[in-house]
Amino acid sequence: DHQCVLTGEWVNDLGSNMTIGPVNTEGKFDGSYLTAVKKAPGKIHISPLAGYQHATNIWRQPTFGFTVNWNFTGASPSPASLQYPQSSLILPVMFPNDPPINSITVFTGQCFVDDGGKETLKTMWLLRSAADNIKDDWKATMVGTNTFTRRY
Ligand SMILES: O=C(CCCC[C@@H]1SC[C@@H]2NC(=O)N[C@@H]21)Nc1ccc([N+](=O)[O-])cc1
Repeated sequence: DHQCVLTGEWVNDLGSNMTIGPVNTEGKFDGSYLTAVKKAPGKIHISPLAGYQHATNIWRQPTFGFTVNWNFTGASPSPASLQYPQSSLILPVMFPNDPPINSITVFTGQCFVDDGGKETLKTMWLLRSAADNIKDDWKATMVGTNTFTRRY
């Protein structure tokens, strides 16, 4: 019966788009993610993702996990959090007008296939953004859910 392989185009309840490439024999895959929402101002860019799903030949409804490495602006880093001492010379050169975002999201979930063969990815995610100071660590991780369906 129909098995769920994550390869292909997906859209979630927020309108974010995800493209997943081939899944290899060990269940590993790469892909890209274009989020429809973000926390801080700045242009959104497609970001890379990498993950695993359980080998589909034994599971009809495999569990999976993947990490999205955000590579666009968001909350700009405070000078204190930057590697280099605050020097006006360096900052504009390093981050001309697009300060990097220091955050990452891990998604984990399962693919469900209904009687008609329609696939749904039920996921939960943790979004970690950089805190300037360990005392702010407690407020640096957000959690949520997303449901994905195929984007035909
Ligand atoms: O905004 C960001 C990067 C983009 C995160 C998009 C999230 S991932 C879970 C959910 N599902 C989606 O499809 N899209 C959203 N990073 C960020 C977040 C918070 C802060 N912050 O300073 O609190 C800084 C940067």
